[in-house]
Amino acid sequence: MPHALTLNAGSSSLKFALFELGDLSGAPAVRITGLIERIGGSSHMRAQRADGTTISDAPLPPEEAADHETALGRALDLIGQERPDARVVGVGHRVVHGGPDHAVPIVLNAEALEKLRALEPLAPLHQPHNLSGVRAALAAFPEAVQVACFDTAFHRHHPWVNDTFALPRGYYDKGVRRYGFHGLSYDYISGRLAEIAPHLHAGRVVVAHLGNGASMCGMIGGRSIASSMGFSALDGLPMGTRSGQLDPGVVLYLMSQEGMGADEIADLLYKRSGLLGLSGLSNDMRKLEEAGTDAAREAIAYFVFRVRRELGGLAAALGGIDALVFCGGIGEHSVHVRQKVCEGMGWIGLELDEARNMRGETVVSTDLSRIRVLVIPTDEEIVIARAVRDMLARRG
Ligand SMILES: Nc1ncnc2c1ncn2[C@@H]1O[C@H](COP(=O)(O)OP(=O)(O)O)[C@@H](O)[C@H]1O
Ligand SMILES: CC(=O)OP(=O)(O)O
Ligand SMILES: [Mg+2]
Repeated sequence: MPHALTLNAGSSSLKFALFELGDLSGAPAVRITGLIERIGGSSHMRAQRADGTTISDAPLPPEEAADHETALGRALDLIGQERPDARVVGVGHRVVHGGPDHAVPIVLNAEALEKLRALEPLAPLHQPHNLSGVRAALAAFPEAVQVACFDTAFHRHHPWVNDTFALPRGYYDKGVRRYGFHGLSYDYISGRLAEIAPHLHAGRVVVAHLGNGASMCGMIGGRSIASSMGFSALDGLPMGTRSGQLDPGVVLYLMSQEGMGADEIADLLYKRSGLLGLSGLSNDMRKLEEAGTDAAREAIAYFVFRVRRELGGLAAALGGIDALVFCGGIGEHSVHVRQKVCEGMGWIGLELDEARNMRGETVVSTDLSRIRVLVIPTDEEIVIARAVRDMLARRG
């Protein structure tokens, strides 16, 4: 039976999923989803079947998840045991950075892989791991088609004013642009909105993807107009460990006054800032909500403040707003963050229904709210699986 494997490699995690592809004419059917966390540390593997039953939920011995390659090997063992009949004909990869050229998924070969390697410095928490996943999958499935699905692709058609920085023109030509990320998630949400609320999909929508990485995107008619992330996955909202928007003068200060080099600054901005840096406690929103210390409360308050600012900015960029969608781990699960983001937004026509918010219903705004507020669980994996199916169907 033909199957697609999807891989989404983060800095210390590997998400994987197995989909049955059938005759390539219908929707890929998910069979297994899994996550290996804390690769290189005290690793843990969780995997479940489509019906929600657990296949595995246990620590991994260090030698089985020392790096992404061994972690993938462990995931493949699990898949082989659970689905011995699965023939993997395609592997789909979330690749965070596609640069200026890629607005659609591509088939990976050695040359394409080399070009994507050049983009590693632009997304150091993701791109090197995404590409090591590709190399591991090429070795494990040499016959399968390998498809790269780019986080940047969804934004490639946003208007020039959102694509550029006010630097001398030559930098734009070199690729110093505002790319935008989380495109697989936005693509999924756009498609889901078209199914469940076509009138909203056709209108002006702000999507808040609030996970460990966080960004927001303004869409009209389901297409990206502007987003909070820019040249790298550092810009915009504060994140688990990333600073989000920062005056570039701070970077100059760190270099000239603190004597910090590029690697030290990258480490500070990517790994030691955001919720972790502000709280001094954790990058994890759930832990901060539970901790209730002053510093944890302030970290959450800053996160919420920046989401609200971005919401106002994107609404202005869209010329108004018809719907706000929350997704990502925080957006889907934090009743508190949703409530704080929406508090006192009556002036813009947004009113949250507290009981619906508490229950986490799909629509969490009141019936009288002019702006609909929705919670839609995102699914980057199905977007990748569809891309693999379409690529296979085209190749015949
Ligand atoms: N019930 C919850 N309440 C508050 N925050 C939550 C809850 N569940 C998950 N989160 C937060 O979601 C974030 C992880 O989001 P997720 O989208 O899963 O991350 P990733 O970007 O790694 O895929 C973490 O900060 C986590 O604490
Ligand atoms: C681009 C990005 O921030 O991704 P993630 O949410 O997986 O960290
Ligand atoms: Mg994420």
